[in-house]
Amino acid sequence: MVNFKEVLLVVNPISGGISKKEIIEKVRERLQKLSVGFHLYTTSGKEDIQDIKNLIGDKKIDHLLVGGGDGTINLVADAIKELDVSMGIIPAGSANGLAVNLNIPKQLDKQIDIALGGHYINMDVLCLNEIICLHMSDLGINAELIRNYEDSSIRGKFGYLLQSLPTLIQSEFPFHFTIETEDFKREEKAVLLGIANANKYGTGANVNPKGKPDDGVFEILIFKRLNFMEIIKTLRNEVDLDPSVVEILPVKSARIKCRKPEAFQADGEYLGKVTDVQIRILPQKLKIAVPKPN
Ligand SMILES: Nc1ncnc2c1ncn2[C@@H]1O[C@H](COP(=O)(O)OP(=O)(O)OP(=O)(O)O)[C@@H](O)[C@H]1O
Repeated sequence: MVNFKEVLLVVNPISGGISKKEIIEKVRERLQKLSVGFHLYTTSGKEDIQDIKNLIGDKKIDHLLVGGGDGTINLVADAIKELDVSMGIIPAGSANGLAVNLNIPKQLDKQIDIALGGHYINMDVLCLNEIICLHMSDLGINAELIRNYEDSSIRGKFGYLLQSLPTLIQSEFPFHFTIETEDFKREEKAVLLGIANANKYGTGANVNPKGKPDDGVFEILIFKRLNFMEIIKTLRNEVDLDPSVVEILPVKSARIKCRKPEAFQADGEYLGKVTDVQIRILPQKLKIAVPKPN
């Protein structure tokens, strides 16, 4: 038994460079079997948030499914963050960082089981200068890497790797910034300043092992230097990172001011260079389907 009546499937036709036909047909079939209404919205890249909100109202949608990458998921999250509707994800992007964090499996049938399965968490939503972030944002070297990757013609993990060396050579790290929260003000320098709602990057690196996406708190990660052994530890999901390499500060709101403009990314999307990031959290605003707990 499912506890919703009208489902809207939002698909991004260009994400991940793959056809969404199989996703659409399988979801349609499954909902028909469950006697649940099926509605489809294909993103255009323009006015999608407003169009989705209008459809939710017009068709009385009570659950959404997203077939796309992190950018498409964030767009839907933005549309529903103040509404009493839930969502499930069918990862279909070039980057699927949220799916990695929520342990969504690779097989489409299992993804649909989970997206319609009735097990949820109420995720916190981060707003960074009013831009939605669900898993991981940062300033500094990783954002520079993403910018160079977006500009390059070689895609996939190999393209990402290929960009690492020139980015590391050209980057002027560390950079200086201040962090101001309700409890403290600190001046710091870092090679990478992470803002984490979840544990991992889409690559699987577990940089925030103790973070929880539904606890009303996010973490600021100050990477003081690049250390090969610590990077390996994050890839192995080890929980004790060396505090002289990365310091982790759990907070509920923060403002970050950089001395010079720094590269900035949220959930894998490059957002330009910034000097000022205002971060607020919308606690437990997003009801999102996850695998059944063991
Ligand atoms: N019909 C469309 N045509 C062009 N762009 C679109 C269309 N629909 C959505 N978009 C854009 O797709 C982006 C989101 O893509 P998403 O992150 O889900 O997939 P992706 O394959 O991981 O993309 P990327 O490689 O850019 O991260 C948004 O910037 C959105 O504006």
